[in-house]
Amino acid sequence: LDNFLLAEANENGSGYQPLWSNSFGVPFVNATYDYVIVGGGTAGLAVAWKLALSGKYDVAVVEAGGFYEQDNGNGSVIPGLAPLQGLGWDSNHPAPLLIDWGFVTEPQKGLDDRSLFYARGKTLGGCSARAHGAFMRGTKGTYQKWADEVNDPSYEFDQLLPYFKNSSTLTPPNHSKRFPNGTVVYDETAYATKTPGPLQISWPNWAIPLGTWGSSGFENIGLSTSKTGFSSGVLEGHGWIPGTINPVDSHRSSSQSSFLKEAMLKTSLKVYTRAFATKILFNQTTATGIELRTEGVSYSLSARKEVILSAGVFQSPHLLMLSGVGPKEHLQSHGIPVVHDRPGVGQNLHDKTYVGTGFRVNVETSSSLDSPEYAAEAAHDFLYNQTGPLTNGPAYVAFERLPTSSLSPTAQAALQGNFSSDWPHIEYLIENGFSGNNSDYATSDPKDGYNYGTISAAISTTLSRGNVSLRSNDPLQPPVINPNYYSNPIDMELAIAAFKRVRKIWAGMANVTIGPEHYPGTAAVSTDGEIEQYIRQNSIMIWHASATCKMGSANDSMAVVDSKARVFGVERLRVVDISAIPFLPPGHPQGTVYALALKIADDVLRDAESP
Ligand SMILES: Cc1cc2nc3c(=O)[nH]c(=O)nc-3n(C[C@H](O)[C@H](O)[C@H](O)COP(=O)(O)OP(=O)(O)OC[C@H]3O[C@@H](n4cnc5c(N)ncnc54)[C@H](O)[C@@H]3O)c2cc1C
Repeated sequence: LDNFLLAEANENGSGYQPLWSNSFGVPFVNATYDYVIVGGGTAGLAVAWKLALSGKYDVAVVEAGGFYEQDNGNGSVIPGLAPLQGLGWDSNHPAPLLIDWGFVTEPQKGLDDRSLFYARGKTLGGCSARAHGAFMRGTKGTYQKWADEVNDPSYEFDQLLPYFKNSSTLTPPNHSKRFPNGTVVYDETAYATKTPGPLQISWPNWAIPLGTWGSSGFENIGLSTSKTGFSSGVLEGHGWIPGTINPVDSHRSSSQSSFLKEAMLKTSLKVYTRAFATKILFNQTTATGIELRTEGVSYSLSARKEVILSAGVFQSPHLLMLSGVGPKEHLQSHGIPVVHDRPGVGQNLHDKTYVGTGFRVNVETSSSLDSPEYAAEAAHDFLYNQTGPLTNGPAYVAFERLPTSSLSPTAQAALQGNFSSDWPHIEYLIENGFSGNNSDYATSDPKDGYNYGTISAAISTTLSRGNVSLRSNDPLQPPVINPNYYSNPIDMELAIAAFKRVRKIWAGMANVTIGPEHYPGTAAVSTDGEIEQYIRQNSIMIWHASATCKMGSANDSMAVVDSKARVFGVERLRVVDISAIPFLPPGHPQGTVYALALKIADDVLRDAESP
């Protein structure tokens, strides 16, 4: 009967009465589709949208979580609440476990043996529903390096541009609702005018007051205003960044509220929620489907054409290894039969952290939300005018390449050998709250009546690499996550330099600060040794881990997928998410993840026509 309902709906196209329930797969029932996508996150839903929109194939997407609107109330919908959403995890402030996997890293030697909570969305939308919403692209050199590494010019910026464009719709800022000095610079030509995609990109209807002082701070270290914004392949200078915000209602635009919503309205896509994929099924080396569980009950979905893994940076490699694709000895040590020995699976984890210094400031920041009057006004502004601090997503940032003369010869050589000449070394972020050694403004703010602000620095050219491995052969056990932060000393050299620059940036913002540096304070932390110790003890997650199933050429033994994201050594299996990118691009990665998803979906469709 379900098949008749689906077939009828497809046949009658837009004429039939929409049946929302028709969009969901029936749990516990084995079924067959052309494509089975594991993970309804950032990439997974964009791939699903494109494949389903073709109208030619049965597509199912399997997501372990549900709808974040239901599972996390307003917390994931209102952009201004994103930095307050269980990111400063500790035993008193647990992660919102209906929408997050609750992962914790192994103790990190480079972080003074701390283990850090690593937020990962477990919800339709995945991390696009957890993200702070900063939207940008890497540099032209970034994509050139990608193209070179995979020996495929289609990864050059100009060739990726159509995918960048077709993923999103840009709405210009509403300057009548922002502060006069909240004016943004952007390059309209970097966005689509003819065939924009479902993801909504815009600027919040509110400019964080601290950000309006950013230009004087960044000019104090010699940076000028970005000429194009941060989506044209250039990451230089300072400016406001746009966010994944729907301009109509100022709600978060996630892959769920954009790609999935449209697919559910227009296509026969089937979504399985609360469906946890436990294994990829193989016939010899050909992927034939997946095994999954809902409420502890196992069932399976078969794929006539392909299984597409979009389970994210930790779980795509995890699922590969659980299913027998990975480093042979590691699999055997956990009693997993080897389907294909692929040493690179789970390796090459590329990430960064960030850390900053903070002041009491004479402008309102998220600290003000502790005042009931201010919070009531913020709620009113949001609900009635779609303005005010709750509309706020990302803010004011700057990118800098350090003068070569300021780096040690070893660092100069290593950076030159590993990164393009337009790759910024550092990204600075003006943060709208207290973010000491805890990235959740709500839990770390001293709540003493003052407003606090932070300026943080993240190193974009990190050389340390970590890995993800199996804890056991039980799919319910989380993977072992070891980012290995600061294992390469050059990362610390840059972090110390960046920390000193942050203090200079604040010095250029003296009009807005109250008293001396509040944390860590110059008396407590001034020598290089003290700065290093502070960085180790206070660096926090920026949540950008990548490259654990890295794309590469066939002769790269550590590569896991080819330039069409097909897993080496097996058939009918791709990995399409941030784990497939060969490295972490500079800036914030979700724009690149969406473009990759649409590009590979095109490959999938082309391959289906001429297998
Ligand atoms: C707190 C936070 C803030 C961030 N801020 C920004 C930002 O401002 N700007 C930016 O560009 N980037 C940001 N990022 C990073 C960015 O969101 C991610 O890099 C990107 O969204 C990753 O996309 P993905 O498709 O690889 O994985 P995900 O979006 O994580 O998707 C993976 C999906 O697979 C599902 N899944 C996993 N395993 C299974 C399984 N076994 N069975 C079924 N389903 C499974 C997960 O539940 C999830 O929905 C942030 C990330 C976080 C966590």
